[in-house]
Amino acid sequence: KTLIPPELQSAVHKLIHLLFSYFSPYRYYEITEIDGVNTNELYHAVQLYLSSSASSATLNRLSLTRGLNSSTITFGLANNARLSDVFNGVSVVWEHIVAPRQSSSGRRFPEEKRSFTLRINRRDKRFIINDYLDFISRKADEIKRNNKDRLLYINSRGWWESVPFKHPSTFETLAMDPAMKTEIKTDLRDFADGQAFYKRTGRAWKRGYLLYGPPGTGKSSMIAAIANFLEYDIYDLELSEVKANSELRKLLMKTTTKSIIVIEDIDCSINLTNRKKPTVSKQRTSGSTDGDLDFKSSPVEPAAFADSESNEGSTSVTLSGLLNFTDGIWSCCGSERIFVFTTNHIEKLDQALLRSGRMDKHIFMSYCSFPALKILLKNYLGCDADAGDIVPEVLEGLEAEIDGAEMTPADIAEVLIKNRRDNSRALTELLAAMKGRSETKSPVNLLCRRLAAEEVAEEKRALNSPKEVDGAAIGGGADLEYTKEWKD
Ligand SMILES: Nc1ncnc2c1ncn2[C@@H]1O[C@H](COP(=O)(O)OP(=O)(O)OP(=O)(O)O)[C@@H](O)[C@H]1O
Ligand SMILES: [Mg+2]
Repeated sequence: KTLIPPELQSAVHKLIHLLFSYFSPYRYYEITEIDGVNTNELYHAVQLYLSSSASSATLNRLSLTRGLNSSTITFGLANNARLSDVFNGVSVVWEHIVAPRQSSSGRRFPEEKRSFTLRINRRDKRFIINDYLDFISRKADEIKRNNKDRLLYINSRGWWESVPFKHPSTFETLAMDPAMKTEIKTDLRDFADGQAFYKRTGRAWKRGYLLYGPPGTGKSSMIAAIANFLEYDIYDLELSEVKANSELRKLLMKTTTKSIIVIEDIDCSINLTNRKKPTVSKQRTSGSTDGDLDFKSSPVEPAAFADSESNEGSTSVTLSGLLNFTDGIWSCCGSERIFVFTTNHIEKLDQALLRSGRMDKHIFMSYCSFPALKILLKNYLGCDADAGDIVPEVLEGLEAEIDGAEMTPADIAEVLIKNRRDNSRALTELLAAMKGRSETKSPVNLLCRRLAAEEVAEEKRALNSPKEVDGAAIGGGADLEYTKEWKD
């Protein structure tokens, strides 16, 4: 029987352990999956990072995971598996430890306690630890982006919900002037590679695009093409779902970097003529200014003002809130973001939205031009006009008619899809359609077409108009005002 009391035993153990760790050439870091009650981002970053090297390593035991809706499989370290890594010439060893969790810790946690242990040579530790962990986080972000299919987020009740984004539109399939296309692509590339530039110039790393033009000219397709080109996620912001400026701000804060934030049909999503809620507007008129408001410029200000007043108590996003959304000091709490607004009626937008520096690039998506038509013919019919796939007379006919016909790429696509089994018929029908359009360009017909287009816009506005509350539509008066202005 041993005569040493248990207290002394444990003290001796501790001492030995201390001495051992003091003289040990290594330093150990433990990264647990759950830190207190929160999940530890670093654990997941390490897991992803190691999974990218683990797949190539000669480990004989790996764990495999596949995310929901994801097409990729991730390799991970199994229990007690070890992996060595080299960073800046320093070797380190990772170990994955899975231990059963004591039952007392509650049901909120996983059954197992998982952690990574990083072993670094004592003398190397201070040279690398921060850089190494930074590197791992960045690498993990990169892997996440490559692994997952990109996402399309939609806001609903103050949250973003995501679905995999699979829109096939690319700059190759987009029918538009090639020079303009190149310009936009260069602009986007410069933006994505521009970290140093934005830092040097003290600008927030974001860019605004305003796409405008008639319906069916490819504005939405362009957004998808941008997302596919830069491999960014898309946040499609439905303004009528947002109840207040503060909610808008929260939504923005929850967006990730490398993303495109889209507001479609900005002219009808919201009553943008009153820039502040009435209470604040009053303050403004009594002398307070915040620099960027040109309240007077708003053409329907008095009515909008009165309207908002009648709806006091109900909240909705104001133009000022929206401008802060894109420009505010917190709009850069995440970087590398592109804001895209679309509209069919640029002339209806408030000057404040258009002033330089706000939307960096205004892109006019117009009726189909001849160069754009050639792209459509190639995509839909497989005919390369420049390689002589099309009879010269037909091609010349198309060239002569296209500008006068004022057809949108969507109009043309429709004719081509309908006849896609028979190229020559498609071309003849297209030519006929163009001629028909040109001939019907008498003033009466033009008026009819304009009215039809306005009807579409009207429908959009109706769809987008703020929700009914207690039987009265928020901003209903403003809508009336809008209609009046529209008819003028
Ligand atoms: N420039 C284009 N290049 C290729 N396809 C186009 C183009 N414009 C329109 N289309 C086709 O027409 C359809 C409608 O286009 P899209 O939704 O992009 O138009 P839009 O400009 O966003 O219209 P709206 O103003 O009504 O939102 C798409 O399915 C697309 O395939
Ligand atoms: Mg659209």
